[in-house]
Amino acid sequence: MKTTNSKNISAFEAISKAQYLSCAPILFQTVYTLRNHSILALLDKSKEGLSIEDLCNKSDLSRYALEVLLEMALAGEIVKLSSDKKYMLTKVGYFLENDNMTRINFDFTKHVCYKAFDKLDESLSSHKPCGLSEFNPEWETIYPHLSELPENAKKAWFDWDHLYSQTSFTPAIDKLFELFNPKVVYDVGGNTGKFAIECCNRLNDVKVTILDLPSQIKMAQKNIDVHNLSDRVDFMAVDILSNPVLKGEADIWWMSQFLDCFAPEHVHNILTAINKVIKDDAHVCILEPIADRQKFDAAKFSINAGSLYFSAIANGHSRFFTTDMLTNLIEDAGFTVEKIVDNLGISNSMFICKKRV
Ligand SMILES: C[S@@+](CC[C@H](N)C(=O)[O-])C[C@H]1O[C@@H](n2cnc3c(N)ncnc32)[C@H](O)[C@@H]1O
Repeated sequence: MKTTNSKNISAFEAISKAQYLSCAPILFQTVYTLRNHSILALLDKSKEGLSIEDLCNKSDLSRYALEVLLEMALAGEIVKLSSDKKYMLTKVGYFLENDNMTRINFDFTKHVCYKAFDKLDESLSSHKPCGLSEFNPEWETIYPHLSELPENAKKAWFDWDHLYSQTSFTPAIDKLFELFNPKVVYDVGGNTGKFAIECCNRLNDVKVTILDLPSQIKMAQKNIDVHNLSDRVDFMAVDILSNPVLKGEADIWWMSQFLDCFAPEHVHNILTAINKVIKDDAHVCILEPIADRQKFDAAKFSINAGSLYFSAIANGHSRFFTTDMLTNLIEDAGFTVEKIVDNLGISNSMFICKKRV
């Protein structure tokens, strides 16, 4: 029987992998602790490697702590040991310390997800983001409270969000210019205004309206002021789920990593509401990381993990889409997908959609 994930490995490799996974959270915390105490950084800087004595002298950790951490990191192939007993980073250790994307994913897992994922099962059974109670038991979804997250979780959340969307903004905006040369853009779920700023910087005569929850609009307004773009960027503080009255002047309705925040019935309502007011010649452009459109297995793995963040923490019912899911939702709301542009930034695809007339 062929399956979608049919790498033919031996039983020995399989049990080793299963065993590795059973201790993976402990290895994760080991790496975090080594990184947090600058041990990975010290090893990264040292050409010859460092002995346990060297590390005792240079770090704030006890010999006992260093021994247990480094022995685990050795078994986990994060560090290696030379014949003269000096520790060095492996290639995996090097990327854990130096690769920006890895660090952002790592910190998102550590500061936003780690404790909360203990409530994954409960979240999926109750259709509620039970893990969010790690931050505040009163919160129903994460979105209105992004600005209230503890500092390390807030930084990790925004770094994660921005890394994936922002790397796509420049090529996506260039594509929008090439295809449509828009004059009016609505950025639905515009967050802190990063897309609006990039859009105004790249397209001379475009005007952008950011639609988002009131708490986000406050942050966006500050950012837009700092960039002296108040004459080109407008704001609409709105809960999109409350059937707001939408204007229909946009040439482009831009939604980046926005629809993945909602359950399918809400996505349907949002797109249907837009369909009622959109101009016939305007386009809806939806930017999303789609697991089945990725070039690399590691990207697919991260996106599927990201889906479970929505389950346990964000809202309890949304996810990253597959191509079929998103296409069906778009078509059911009265649009046609004209084109899908892949490989924008790190992992995004842009679905360019037009109202079916
Ligand atoms: C994952 S972020 C994406 C932000 C940005 N578009 C990007 O690509 O980086 C989702 C955004 O949707 C906004 N949002 C979530 N629920 C919303 C709602 N009910 N009404 C309006 N905006 C909402 C959040 O405040 C947040 O700014």
